[in-house]
Amino acid sequence: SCVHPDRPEPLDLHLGMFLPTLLNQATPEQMERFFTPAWNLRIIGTYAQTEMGHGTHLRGLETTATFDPSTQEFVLHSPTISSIKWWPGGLGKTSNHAIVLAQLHTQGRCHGLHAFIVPIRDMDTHVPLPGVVVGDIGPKFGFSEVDNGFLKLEHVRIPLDNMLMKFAKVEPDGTYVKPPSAKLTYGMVFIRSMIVGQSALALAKSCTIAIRYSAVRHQSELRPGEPEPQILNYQTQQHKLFPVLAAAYAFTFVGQYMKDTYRRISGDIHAGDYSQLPELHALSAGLKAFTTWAANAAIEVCRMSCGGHGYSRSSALPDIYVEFTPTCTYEGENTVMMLQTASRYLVKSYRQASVGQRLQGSVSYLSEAAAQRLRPRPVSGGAAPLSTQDLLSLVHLYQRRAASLVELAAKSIQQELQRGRSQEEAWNHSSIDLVRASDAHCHFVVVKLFVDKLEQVDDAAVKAVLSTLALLYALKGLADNSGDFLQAGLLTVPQATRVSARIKELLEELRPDAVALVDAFDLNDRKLNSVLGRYDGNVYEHLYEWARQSPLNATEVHESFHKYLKPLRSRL
Ligand SMILES: CC/C=C\C/C=C\C/C=C\C/C=C\CC/C=C/C(=O)SCCNC(=O)CCNC(=O)[C@H](O)C(C)(C)COP(=O)(O)OP(=O)(O)OC[C@H]1O[C@@H](n2cnc3c(N)ncnc32)[C@H](O)[C@@H]1OP(=O)(O)O
Ligand SMILES: Cc1cc2nc3c(=O)[nH]c(=O)nc-3n(C[C@H](O)[C@H](O)[C@H](O)COP(=O)(O)OP(=O)(O)OC[C@H]3O[C@@H](n4cnc5c(N)ncnc54)[C@H](O)[C@@H]3O)c2cc1C
Repeated sequence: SCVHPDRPEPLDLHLGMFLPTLLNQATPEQMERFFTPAWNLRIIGTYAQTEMGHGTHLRGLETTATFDPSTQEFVLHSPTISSIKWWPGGLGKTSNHAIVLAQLHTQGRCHGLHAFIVPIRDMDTHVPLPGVVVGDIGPKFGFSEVDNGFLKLEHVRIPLDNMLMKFAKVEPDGTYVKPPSAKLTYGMVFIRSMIVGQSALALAKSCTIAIRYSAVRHQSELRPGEPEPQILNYQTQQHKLFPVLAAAYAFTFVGQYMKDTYRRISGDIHAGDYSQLPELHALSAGLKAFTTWAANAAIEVCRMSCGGHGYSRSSALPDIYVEFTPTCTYEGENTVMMLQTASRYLVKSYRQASVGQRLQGSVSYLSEAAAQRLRPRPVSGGAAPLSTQDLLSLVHLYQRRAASLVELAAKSIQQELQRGRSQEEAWNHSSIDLVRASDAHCHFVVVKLFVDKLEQVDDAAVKAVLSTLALLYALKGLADNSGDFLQAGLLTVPQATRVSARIKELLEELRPDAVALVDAFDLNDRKLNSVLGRYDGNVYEHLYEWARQSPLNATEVHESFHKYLKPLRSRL
């Protein structure tokens, strides 16, 4: 199709959120009525949760859905300017339905946020329905292919059966039936889990382009009188790109793990077992934030490592950045997600471990740390010996760093409380530490999953090069966050010096395999859409060809000469 396979599209929300939300929250009757026509694109939907005044604070959303038992309808209304739905993808001009998140009012009481299917345009004429004011929010940083829209509802009536009632219900007399768990209506866990894989893909594309280009670009002089070397031979270029390459592999494995975990736990939830939902929420929120922040920064490293041509859209790197960067904001703003993981999971788990509870899942290390705290500390108290070759010891180092930062955050809250601050103030005055704790927890999870994956690799040569990448990922993270490890007494200054030296050795070791490692992502030229990242490396001819195609070159003398320059000259 003319649409590029990876560009944002107006149907992303229909495919990525409208259909999955129906699958997760519709009754069988609603599936019949809505899913089938939506699957056939007769119904085109979006997910309208965010409002002009609120995106993060869901409990602050103002759109109301008031049940009218006399007509068996809900009345959907936008009571204020700030309650206008704002941002939903595909809302402006594409969708004819929206899943609207609104505060449910029935029998004079508010029962919080629930999901309602609201028709917004006529199915045949596509004209907005009565009471519906809808349109596009205007040009954005990117996503120009997507009509992110606004939606103002003026006492719009929908049938009782348009409330998604798989979990919560409203009876015909207006009685509200609670869901088995209030957390089931939050949603977003699916897409956050998927975004982890999107981070991996963005990294794989960016480092494929930058490393291939660095293999064909010759520049400057390494040894006097010799030909200009490949820029990939410069240590600084390797230091920029090989950690990104390692992260691309790391996040690929984490993305697979996140998808598998989502599938497993959502299966349990569908079977009525909600026990793992907190772990899934914490993991998806934290890893979504961790991987998107890391990938966002790494795409820019790749672009800048390609010099001027990296700034050309022919490289594809500007577009990759522009399309990826909103992942740090949407589906849960990253700082808020990191705080969720810390406050709703890590600190809670720390407190449970501190009273001897055996923890499971990704926080089981907090039980080990709690037991450690009860044992007499070794007199030396110094950092354990550091192996820059042994991956398992590095995993343990990351685990201890995470445990240390979770403890530091929990103790900060305790200290703030002892100073007489309220619970809320104590948490707010510890939120920098809470974000650091989440970041360290996610970093440990990523390193651990990378090393765990190696155990599944049978081919010795592949295992060897992946182990080198895992070492580089772990040691580079240790160097970048050496302050945490030093502060926690897990690293000494001489050891930090050894880490830097080892990183240089690993860059040299990876150099011969770098191009093969990006080729292994198997991203064809159409998917990459990059002149610099072409598989055949024939950059310059295609760069010139690409420029020649520029619309500005349609004529030798652009109309602007006659319209502006010539008249300007005559006035000077
Ligand atoms: C098929 C395609 C697949 C892949 C393609 C990928 C992409 C392409 C497709 C689509 C994507 C394209 C474009 C993106 C479009 C973007 C869409 C959006 O942005 S949708 C809007 C997103 N908005 C948010 O995420 C809002 C963020 N805010 C919140 O989630 C809440 O406000 C917050 C959790 C921060 C606070 O809520 P609050 O009610 O105050 O809860 P509290 O912190 O008190 O916690 C209460 C309780 O609930 C638990 N909990 C919170 N959230 C969840 C959850 N999501 N799931 C489960 N549980 C949750 C929390 O842990 C706590 O539990 P305890 O009481 O502690 O036990
Ligand atoms: C490209 C794009 C597509 C989108 N598509 C959709 C869509 O399809 N459907 C939809 O419903 N929404 C969509 N959104 C909206 C998106 O979900 C929200 O922008 C996002 O949830 C962040 O909320 P906000 O914009 O209100 O930012 P805010 O929450 O106002 O964030 C602003 C700042 O406040 C900080 N902050 C907020 N709360 C806290 C807190 N409790 N503690 C500490 N700091 C805090 C944040 O960290 C951030 O630095 C989209 C947004 C974008 C950019």
